[in-house]
Amino acid sequence: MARVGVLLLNLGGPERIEDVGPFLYNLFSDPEIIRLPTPALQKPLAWLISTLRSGKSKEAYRSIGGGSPLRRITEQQARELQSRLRQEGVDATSYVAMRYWHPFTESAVGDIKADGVEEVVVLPLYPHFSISTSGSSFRELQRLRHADPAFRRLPIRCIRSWYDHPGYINAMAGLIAREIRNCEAPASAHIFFSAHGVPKSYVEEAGDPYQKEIEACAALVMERLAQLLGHPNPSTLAYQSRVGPVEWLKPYTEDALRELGEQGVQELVVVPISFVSEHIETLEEIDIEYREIATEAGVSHFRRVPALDTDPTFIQGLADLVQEAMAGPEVNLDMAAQLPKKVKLYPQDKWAWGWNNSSEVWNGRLAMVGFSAFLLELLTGHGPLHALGLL
Ligand SMILES: C=CC1=C(C)c2cc3[nH]c(cc4nc(cc5[nH]c(cc1n2)c(C)c5CCC(=O)O)C(CCC(=O)O)=C4C)c(C)c3C=C
Ligand SMILES: [Fe+2]
Ligand SMILES: [Fe+2]
Repeated sequence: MARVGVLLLNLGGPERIEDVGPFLYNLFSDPEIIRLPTPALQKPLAWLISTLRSGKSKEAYRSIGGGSPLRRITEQQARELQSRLRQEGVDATSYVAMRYWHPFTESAVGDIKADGVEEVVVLPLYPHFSISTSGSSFRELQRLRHADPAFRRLPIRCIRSWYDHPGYINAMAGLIAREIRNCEAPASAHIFFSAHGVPKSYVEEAGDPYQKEIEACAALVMERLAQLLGHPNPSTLAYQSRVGPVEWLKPYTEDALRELGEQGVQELVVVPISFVSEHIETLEEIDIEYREIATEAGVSHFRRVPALDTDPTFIQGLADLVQEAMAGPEVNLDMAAQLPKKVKLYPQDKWAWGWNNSSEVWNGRLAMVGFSAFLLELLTGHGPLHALGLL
């Protein structure tokens, strides 16, 4: 039997307050997260934005105990998945590859090679594909594979996304049902799916399937939930965690919460739909910031469904996904990262940044103006980015 390495992809999070600045720098250095027409500006801009944002981020991480629990939870998920697969007779070892913090993707690949793994199954811990998450991690793995003949020789099967997998849908519906049953008026409790947002241009210009997958997933969860509860519930889907001045997917969670409050909704059950582990966006943003907004808007019972973490139905679902991928055809990284539209993924490859041939020059000039404005704002502490809440 082949020795299988299950490579779990996630974003990573700062474990201590001093990690916040370097973690943000890694994140904003990724062209999949901030798309610039001029590659030379990526690192200086990443430095600037991470420097300017780190105060706000540190405050958020302090409020949840001084660091992100993401590594601890992801490693627990990895252990439980490994033992589930071994119980099912698969000679599996799981590895965690974070994109912006420890344990980095490169070190996970190093471990896979050192352990003599014979085939790899890549499983992103993001149920929905986005250019900014799974896409970015697949790209990172592509780079490592190109640079490393030993890694390139290993057969690889990638799971692109799994937003509609029955194990995942059942686990989500089960957790929501438990919360609904604890409500004062279970049949009228309003289910509020809060998905992590992405800039609108990712979906509309670059062809990111993220929004479609989120919408389909919420519909499947609602269907399963109605079966479990025996009644349908009203529901809303909105997008959280917007960063920066550009337009993101709408409705924004904060606006949707205010609207529901105005409509007189009393009991709200918030479901963090794009996350499978507790982290800053659930523990700080939903539990503290959005709770406050909803309460001010008149919602009297604000409940939040816990993230899946090591929920047994969920772990079994992950094990099924791995087994199904092993039984299926080889899916390489190029196939996994492919977008439905034929677009150049990187803005540096002149992705959708303009309308005519001279746009590249103008984009470069605009970027320089923006960069100078950043510098000025850094020196003075005032400017549009502070006003927009980016910094
Ligand atoms: C489905 C999940 C996620 C998507 C989509 C996503 C896109 C995205 N994120 C940023 C900016 C930031 N993300 C940050 C942290 C963070 N984001 C996710 C998930 C998704 N991001 C996770 C799991 C984490 C780590 C959380 C932790 O516990 O540490 C941060 C840092 C935190 C903060 O300062 O708010 C930033 C910044 C962008 C710009 C983006 C899409 C382009
Ligand atoms: Fe956030
Ligand atoms: Fe994020």
